[in-house]
Amino acid sequence: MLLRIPQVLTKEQVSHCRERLASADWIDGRVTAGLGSAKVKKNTQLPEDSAVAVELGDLILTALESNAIFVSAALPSRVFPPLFNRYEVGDGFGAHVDNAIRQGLDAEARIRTDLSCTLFLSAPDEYDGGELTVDDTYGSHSVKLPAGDMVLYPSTSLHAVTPVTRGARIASFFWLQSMVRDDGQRTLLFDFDRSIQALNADHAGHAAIVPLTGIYHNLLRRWAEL
Ligand SMILES: O=C(O)CCC(=O)C(=O)O
Ligand SMILES: [Fe+2]
Repeated sequence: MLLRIPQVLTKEQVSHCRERLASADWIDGRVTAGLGSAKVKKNTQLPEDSAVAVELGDLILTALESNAIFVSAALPSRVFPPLFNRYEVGDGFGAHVDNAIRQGLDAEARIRTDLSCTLFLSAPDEYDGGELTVDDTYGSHSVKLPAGDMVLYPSTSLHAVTPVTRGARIASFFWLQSMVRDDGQRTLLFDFDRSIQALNADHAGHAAIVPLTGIYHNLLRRWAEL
């Protein structure tokens, strides 16, 4: 499932991130690329251990912890510390699939990448190009979102960032291991949860809500790995 999550960060939080990122030290983005994707990657990133990346990464993770759509869709088990990238004119990232396993700086911080996330920190009118394209069985989807919005897509997907032709595209990107590794099962649980929420909003106290919630949890119990 490819999911857009609006307003993960407020306008004020986006401005704060942009200010902190403007004075940070950026390095060649190939540091986090696998051998194959390094050949098609051209951008800059903050080093993983940069104080600014750690501070802003915490801000993003805190916002996500209380984001009901994110929690329901991702069912996060372990989240890789958010990274930050910048694509200037001529930069882009050709088609690739993300590495299956990500090793963080901490020896124990190793995750299986089930979901990939991009949180846009530049507004769409600040740059041309720079679309994130994600392929699935229904074709190729082009994603360019308002600053503060995030897209979530299965890490199994072939994806790319088209070359930037004007301005600069700044984003945070990261991966997570989900309690439910299978995208089909996770998508069913998300649709189920959203439907129960919608029923509850329109018909609070409806007799079907308790059994439906029970079925949701019993499916989660079947499929979750902690
Ligand atoms: O910048 C993006 O939106 C995606 C970055 C990406 O695909 C990666 O770093 O693997
Ligand atoms: Fe990627």
